[in-house]
Amino acid sequence: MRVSDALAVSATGVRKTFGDAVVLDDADLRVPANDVTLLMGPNGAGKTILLSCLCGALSPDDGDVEVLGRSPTEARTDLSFMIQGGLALPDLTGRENLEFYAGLHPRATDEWRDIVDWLDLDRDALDKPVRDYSGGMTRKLELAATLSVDVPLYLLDEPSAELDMTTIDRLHSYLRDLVDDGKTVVFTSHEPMDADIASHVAFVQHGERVAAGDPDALLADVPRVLRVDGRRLVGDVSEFVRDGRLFEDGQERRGFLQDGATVDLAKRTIPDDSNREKVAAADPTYADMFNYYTRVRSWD
Ligand SMILES: Nc1ncnc2c1ncn2[C@@H]1O[C@H](COP(=O)(O)OP(=O)(O)OP(=O)(O)O)[C@@H](O)[C@H]1O
Repeated sequence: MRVSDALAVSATGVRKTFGDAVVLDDADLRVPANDVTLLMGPNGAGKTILLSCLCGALSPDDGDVEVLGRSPTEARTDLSFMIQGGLALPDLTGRENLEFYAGLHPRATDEWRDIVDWLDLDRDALDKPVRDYSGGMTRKLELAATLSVDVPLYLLDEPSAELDMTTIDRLHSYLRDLVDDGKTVVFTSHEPMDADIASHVAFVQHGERVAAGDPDALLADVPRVLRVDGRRLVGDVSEFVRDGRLFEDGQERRGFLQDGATVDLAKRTIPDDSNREKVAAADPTYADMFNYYTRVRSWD
């Protein structure tokens, strides 16, 4: 993927409060132009609010936001924003929704007709009211509305949520094509496989950006993983992993080895031979990377 030195978005010291609740606190974000940037973080970390400040839907209480070299309001017609669950009008059919949105944005195209096919949204479904759609169908409709606008910058809030694996692959290939056409994409996700298409990942925690960079470089800094097969283990390995935490991942639990700890030392604390075999070392995955930067690594 091409990486450019120019910035499509620059946000510095952004603060956003709702009453006493501080949602963004001195948040910084740099989005390289002509690239895919992924924002990851736990529920409630402030990702949607940050995107909303970038697109001008919300005004920060403090800080500077520059989008395509201008204020978000000035750049409004040069970006397309998908807020999850916030676009589709339930009483209109899918087709009526798409025609409605195509009439709103000055740079809308009729490419939604191809995008609904590409995302495999059933043509018959287009003539049904959106209130009868599943979550995944609604997401496909919102993506078709957002991506059929021809702009330099796309801001997408959880585009892959509720999509099946095949559709996520198709979405990835669509986003790659956008970047090949010179566009910039910023999107949020909880889905580790989304890191595959990003050249830049930023982790958000408690309204602050806590780590950012090339996903492979971030992955290289994640400590080695201690993996436990199965959900039950008679014996305690928690003292060998950071914060004493093991994260469930399918049929296994995974934690990050403490400095100086080894899997062999952890095994020795387990009395039963067969249980010892359930403990092993593993290389970190993108799912581990998410847990490490948002739940384990201390930033004080
Ligand atoms: N209009 C609002 N008034 C008050 N608090 C709000 C408002 N909108 C969001 N919040 C709060 O801001 C915090 C951040 O919300 P946000 O939706 O940005 O999180 P998120 O990182 O996108 O989470 P998720 O991954 O669950 O979508 C949450 O604690 C939320 O309750």
